[in-house]
Amino acid sequence: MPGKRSDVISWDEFFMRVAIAASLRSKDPKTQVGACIADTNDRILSVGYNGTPSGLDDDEFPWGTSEDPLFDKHNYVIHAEANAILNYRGSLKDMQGAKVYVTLFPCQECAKTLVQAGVGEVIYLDDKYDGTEGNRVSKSVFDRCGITYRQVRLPEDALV
Ligand SMILES: O=c1ccn([C@H]2C[C@H](O)[C@@H](COP(=O)(O)O)O2)c(=O)[nH]1
Ligand SMILES: [Zn+2]
Repeated sequence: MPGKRSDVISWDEFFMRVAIAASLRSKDPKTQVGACIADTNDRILSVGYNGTPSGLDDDEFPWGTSEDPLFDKHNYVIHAEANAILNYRGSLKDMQGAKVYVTLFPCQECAKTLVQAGVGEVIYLDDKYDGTEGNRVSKSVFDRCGITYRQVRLPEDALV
């Protein structure tokens, strides 16, 4: 009888690959973000990516930044983490203590939202805004609320 495969990918790698796959759906030309929420039993609850609200035609969308707030993407885009929470069709009770895999460290608004949804841990890939004011606030929110966060590194072939 053949033995089982032992060189399978870890849960961290699996969930982060799912988050990366979600990010590939993003139409943002500069920063594509994916999120995957897994419960304490390592079951995927939801995924999301940064995109426009339903009903807003993303072909007509101003995907850049502008002095005019009406033409700045930041004022319209729903963040990957928020979409992952909003996409979930079950009870928020299931999210208590869940792990959130994100391809980019969460912004301060997402940090607060994730805390309020009850997640227990944030695992991130990239932290390109490390040290900025918003990023420091995000980390302060997690620290003060007892949410742990750690960076995961994937093999080169998992990255796009
Ligand atoms: O927590 C976050 C932070 C950012 N995003 C999205 C929102 C935007 O579409 C991009 C950021 O664009 P920049 O041009 O790099 O400022 O990332 C997110 O989904 N989640
Ligand atoms: Zn955000």
